[in-house]
Amino acid sequence: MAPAVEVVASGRPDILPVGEAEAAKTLQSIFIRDEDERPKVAYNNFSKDIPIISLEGIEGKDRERVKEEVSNACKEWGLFQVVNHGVPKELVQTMNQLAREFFALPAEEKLKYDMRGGKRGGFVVSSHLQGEAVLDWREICTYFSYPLHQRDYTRWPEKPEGWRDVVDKYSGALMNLACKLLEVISEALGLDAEAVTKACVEMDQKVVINYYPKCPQPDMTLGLKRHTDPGTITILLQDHVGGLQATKDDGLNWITVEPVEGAFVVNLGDHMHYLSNGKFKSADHQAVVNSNSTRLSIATFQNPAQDGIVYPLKLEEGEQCMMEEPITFAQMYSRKMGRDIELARQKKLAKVGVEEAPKS
Ligand SMILES: O=C(O)CCC(=O)C(=O)O
Ligand SMILES: [Fe+2]
Repeated sequence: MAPAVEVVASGRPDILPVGEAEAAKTLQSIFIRDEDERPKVAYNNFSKDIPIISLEGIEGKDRERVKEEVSNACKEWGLFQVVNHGVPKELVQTMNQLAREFFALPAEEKLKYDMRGGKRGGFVVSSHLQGEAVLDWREICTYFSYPLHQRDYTRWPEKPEGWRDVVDKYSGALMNLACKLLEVISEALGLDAEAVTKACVEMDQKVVINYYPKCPQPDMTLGLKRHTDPGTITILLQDHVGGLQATKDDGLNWITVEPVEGAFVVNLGDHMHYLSNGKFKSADHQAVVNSNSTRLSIATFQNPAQDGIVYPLKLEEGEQCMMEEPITFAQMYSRKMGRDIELARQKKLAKVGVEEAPKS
């Protein structure tokens, strides 16, 4: 089974869909973040800190170079960009184009694929974690694309025309790219090329298209709140607008990842962090929004099977293990969600406490 969907639709009648809320001049309070969570850096203040790695020659003479660059980026950020990755430009362009057309469809059409109630794939407005007080400023469309035998095409939107076929091709191309990257990442850890893919048992893939409408007060909210991805790696296609931000010092400093034409952003998730015994980081990131343009990003999550074992793949002599015992990915995931829900609950409680406290 694929991992449970980490978001559930709010289903609250008092919350406007983001698309409609966009027209308002001020934000509904449900989108307003606490001050410590709000964006600290502008969506278009681009940084060049994230390495851009060319995959040209990865199967031959350049393998050592790629390995070295990937290794450095994984240690420092858990994040890098790749160019010359072999995914056809036309496929990427069509994917972007049709994704935009999907989000421009009338709400009734998109809601034919409403994901509420735990459905495996489809459309969600203002997704949020169970129990969470504040919503993300985004709409999403999710495809559970691998393993193939679990694909359910009834959850794949039919419109716009040709969309299903393009998502099918895109997910296949990204699966190939992911495997190529996981081989290099394995070697960068001093392991056999297949070690990480083997640890995933049967590779699971989920394609999530994030659509961030223009926002009337972008400084007070987030498109997607700060998080690390749970899985092995995520391959992100972002448009030219900008909004992906990362921190490598636990939120002290943030940078906005520069959109690079034709590139994919690759970020490591928690699974990879554990497999490497903490040598490689899982990227700490968030998405910010803006009042000038809508933004589209397509995140392809490569995850292990639910029963895949999460445990460091190699320990050097005398090296301390970061985990007490091996657990399955399903366990890792539910512990993570449990922690997030508990944090959200505490935050909500603290907020209510402050609001209800008598004024002195
Ligand atoms: O939209 C972005 O740039 C980030 C998306 C992301 O982090 C996610 O979908 O997990
Ligand atoms: Fe993410």
